[in-house]
Amino acid sequence: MSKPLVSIQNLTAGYNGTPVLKNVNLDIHPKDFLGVIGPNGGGKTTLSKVLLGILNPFSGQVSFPSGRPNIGYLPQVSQIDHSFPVTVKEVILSGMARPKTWWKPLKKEHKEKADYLINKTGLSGLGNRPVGQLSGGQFQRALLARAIINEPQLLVLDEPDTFVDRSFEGELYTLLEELNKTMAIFLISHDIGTISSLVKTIACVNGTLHYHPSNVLTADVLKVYNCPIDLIAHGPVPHRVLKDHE
Ligand SMILES: Nc1ncnc2c1ncn2[C@@H]1O[C@H](COP(=O)(O)OP(=O)(O)OP(=O)(O)O)[C@@H](O)[C@H]1O
Repeated sequence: MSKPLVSIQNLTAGYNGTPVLKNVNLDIHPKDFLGVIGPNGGGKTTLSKVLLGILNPFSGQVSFPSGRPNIGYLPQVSQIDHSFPVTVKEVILSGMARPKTWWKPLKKEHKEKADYLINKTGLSGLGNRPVGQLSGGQFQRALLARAIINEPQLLVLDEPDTFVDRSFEGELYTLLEELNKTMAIFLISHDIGTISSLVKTIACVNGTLHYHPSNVLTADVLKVYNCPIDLIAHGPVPHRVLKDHE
């Protein structure tokens, strides 16, 4: 097996001296597609912050056995004020910025790539619109384009489907499957239907982490993992999407 992109060992992390996550172990390999589920407040976003280096652990280790990877990040859109005066295209192009290269002028190919991603994320015609004038779903798509423009080795997505409507949902999932051919994906989602149809493996996060090496879960396994989530998918017609019992 290839060396992991990220290896987390015996991690304890939290805020103001109070742990949210305890004794977490997780390896993420190239081209993994990990679905991250768990109850509200279980620590999913906290784990993503540790991965991204935004939050320092209290103890334990986060290492990068193949060298520090380029990581693309789509944060939870509901937590971002997007009233700042920049356009969709500028936001997407800001994903090109890296510490050593931010001062270099953008090349034509970068602008072409931004245009390509504007189309790919269903934002055609909105490239020059200030992001303050976008809907939540449109802003989320612009941030997704920003997260992938630099072709990261690991893409971290925090509930990318919160604002996504039915018409873009299928395109989003097709895009993620396409991206997964070249990058690992860490996908936090409450949409259990998304998880079961897209991901390869699952992490249940509820104070600690239980790794599940497939995309099929049962209610009994969730109990063992202490991961109280609803296996019924929400939508126009509620339906059971994961196995009930073997
Ligand atoms: N900046 C912070 N300062 C203090 N406590 C925080 C901070 N951010 C999160 N927390 C707390 O840490 C716990 C875990 O939060 P986190 O956002 O990681 O959960 P989550 O699993 O992503 O939840 P959700 O499904 O609701 O998004 C919660 O109790 C939350 O209130």
